[in-house]
Amino acid sequence: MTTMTAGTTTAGAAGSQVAVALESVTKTYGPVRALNGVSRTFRRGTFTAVMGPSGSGKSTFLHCASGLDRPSGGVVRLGGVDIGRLSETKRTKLRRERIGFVFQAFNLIPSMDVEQNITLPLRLGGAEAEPAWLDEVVRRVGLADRLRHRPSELSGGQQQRAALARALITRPEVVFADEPTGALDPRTARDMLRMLREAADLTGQTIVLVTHDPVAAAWADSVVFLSRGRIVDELTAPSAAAVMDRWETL
Ligand SMILES: Nc1ncnc2c1ncn2[C@@H]1O[C@H](COP(=O)(O)OP(=O)(O)OP(=O)(O)O)[C@@H](O)[C@H]1O
Repeated sequence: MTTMTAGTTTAGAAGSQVAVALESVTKTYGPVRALNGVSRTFRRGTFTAVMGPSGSGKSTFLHCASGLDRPSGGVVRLGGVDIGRLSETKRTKLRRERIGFVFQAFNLIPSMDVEQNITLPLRLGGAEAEPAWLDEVVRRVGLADRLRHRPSELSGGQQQRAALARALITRPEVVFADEPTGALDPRTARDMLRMLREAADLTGQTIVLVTHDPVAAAWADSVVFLSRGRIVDELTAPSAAAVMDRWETL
């Protein structure tokens, strides 16, 4: 169990149902205002999709919400911890222990086999995988017979499954996924989305998925729409058709 000593803890955060909170977050790059006053909370065990046109601020949003980057203004809290107040070292530690990431480019280490890739985040923190949990994660992503393979010996879908297992192995509170299905065929993409859905439903992870795909977004509990660095709308229990309709008018 991680003990947080730095940052500001909101009253009652320990038992809070909120996994991530953004309060009036801005991010500027020189004259460009990539995020312009974004406020949103993400409750534990929910699955949220983030959509918006190219350049609307989705990646910036994900980077700020996950602690990969610091906002220029406003507050981001992860599990009650104000990450803007953490040193770079503490922010890195918090990310490693409490956040999982899945990217479109799977980012596996080519020289390591699947099991070594999956357990890497634990080993970086000086811990070992609990065998029963490793078995459970590997079973969930369907890679039990591929543990000794290198990434180059796997299909794209299998590589993304390994990346998801690596994200889940630390039992993170939040998984941030940036276009994780962008390089997958529709059936493999559906499997990946089902696994993200299961992570929310079975083990209470909070999922934040950045996507351009209305079908992917329809797996989420809600869809947040970004435009020009602001949240401009939200759909609950979205259908792909409803997402598409809203998307076309952004
Ligand atoms: N490191 C950076 N330096 C300067 N400008 C940046 C930087 N990162 C993002 N921006 C700008 O911030 C705005 C939002 O970019 P961001 O990448 O967050 O959008 P996005 O919605 O993820 O786009 P896409 O769908 O094309 O990936 C854009 O105008 C972009 O040019």
